[in-house]
Amino acid sequence: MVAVPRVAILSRHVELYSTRRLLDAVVAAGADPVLLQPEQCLLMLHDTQAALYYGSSPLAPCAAVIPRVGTPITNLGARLLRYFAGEGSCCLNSAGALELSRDKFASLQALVAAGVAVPQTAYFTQAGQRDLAVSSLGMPLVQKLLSGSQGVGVSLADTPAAARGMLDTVLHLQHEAMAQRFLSGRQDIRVIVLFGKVIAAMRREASAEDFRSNLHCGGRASALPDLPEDFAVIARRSAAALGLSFAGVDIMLAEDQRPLVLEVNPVPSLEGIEAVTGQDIAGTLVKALLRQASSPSPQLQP
Ligand SMILES: Nc1ncnc2c1ncn2[C@@H]1O[C@H](COP(=O)(O)OP(=O)(O)OP(=O)(O)O)[C@@H](O)[C@H]1O
Repeated sequence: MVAVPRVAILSRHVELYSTRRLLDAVVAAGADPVLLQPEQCLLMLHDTQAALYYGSSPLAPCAAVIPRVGTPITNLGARLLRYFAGEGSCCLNSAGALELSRDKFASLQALVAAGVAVPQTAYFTQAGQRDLAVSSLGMPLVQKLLSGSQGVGVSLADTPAAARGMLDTVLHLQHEAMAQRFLSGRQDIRVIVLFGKVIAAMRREASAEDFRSNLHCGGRASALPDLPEDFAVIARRSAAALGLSFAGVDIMLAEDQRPLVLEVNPVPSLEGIEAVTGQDIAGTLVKALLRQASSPSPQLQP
């Protein structure tokens, strides 16, 4: 009898759209879904052995793992992924790739190193560097917290005085600050990359009330069935630069119409993209992951 592969989904809430879709897709693929709420896990190291207890019982081996961990629990998610990788599970995204892509500045550094163009962005830790950042980036200026998602922690300053005040506050609270040149397009393109292939894309447009095009900030999305090839190349290269097998790559146009990568999301929501494209992204993802898990040399990353 062939054993049914167990697929773990790391997610805080079963009722989240993407989590539900993935659980259903695992069942539809003939595998056995296991929902693991990260905060219910206990990791134990002893001599050269590692163990994971879920509730009070040791967890049975899983063939594959799908991380759906939010920004506040990136560290916990990465530690769990390191455990699973050590056990030989095929993880959709690795611990290192998750950590790198959740750091908004380090991830841009990795993109630049891979030859992917990004918006002009400043990172600094002292108020003494603030004025050079503000005068270099011009007005308006976008301030971003180093970690955040769904547009939270991304704000706009219209005047140098507002920018200085905002950056001083961030430096005081976070001991580091990141600021970016404002791109006036009001639209961005989200490209979904899975195992090195573009599988879906959508255009997101900011509402009249906000400069952010995130759907959580009132942005409107539409399908983009004919993604230009240069955008597809950039999206694939961006996912590869961060070591992500599954990624949502956000691209905006510069004033001179060059595509620039804003960020690469390691846990992109399936809700908006499935709604506007009508595609079964969850099913495609689970089938590809199970193929990867059963291949003779599953992709195991540090
Ligand atoms: N430099 C910029 N110029 C103009 N708009 C920007 C800029 N940076 C971000 N935005 C807008 O703000 C939105 C949120 O920014 P960003 O993607 O960096 O934040 P996030 O919180 O990580 O979002 P996500 O949940 O999509 O990962 C973008 O989708 C875009 O609409």
